[in-house]
Amino acid sequence: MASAEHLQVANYGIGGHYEPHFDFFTDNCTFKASEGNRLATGIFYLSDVAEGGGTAFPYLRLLVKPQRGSVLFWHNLHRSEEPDYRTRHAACPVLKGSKWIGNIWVRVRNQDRERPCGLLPDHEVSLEYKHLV
Ligand SMILES: O=C(O)CCC(=O)C(=O)O
Ligand SMILES: [Fe+2]
Repeated sequence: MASAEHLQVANYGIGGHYEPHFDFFTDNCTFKASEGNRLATGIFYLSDVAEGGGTAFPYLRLLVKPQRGSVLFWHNLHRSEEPDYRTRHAACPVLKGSKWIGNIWVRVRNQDRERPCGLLPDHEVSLEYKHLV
């Protein structure tokens, strides 16, 4: 895929977790203009997890349980390329077993045909979540 970061494989043992965060960069200096910000995230669940280890989206009240062979995909940015603050997420602690994932982050550049930019501002809908952190 043009303009995606390399697949990153991660393993969480018992208690392994990832604190709530956004995948997009909030400072323009942390990414190259030629690549753009992190448009989308794909998490490939490479294992089942006996207990715990879900991916939680607190603002969306959503908990996705790892299921081997499934992929979770979402857009981190609005069509205007403004951050979508509703995408804050975390990896819940693994309580039993082990969790394997593969992550890809798709960058904005070269995705124009997959997800055309918007002509109008569309980010107001997520602004109320920006200051909740
Ligand atoms: O392990 C998960 O469920 C989430 C991982 C994650 O959010 C990340 O690597 O950015
Ligand atoms: Fe993340």
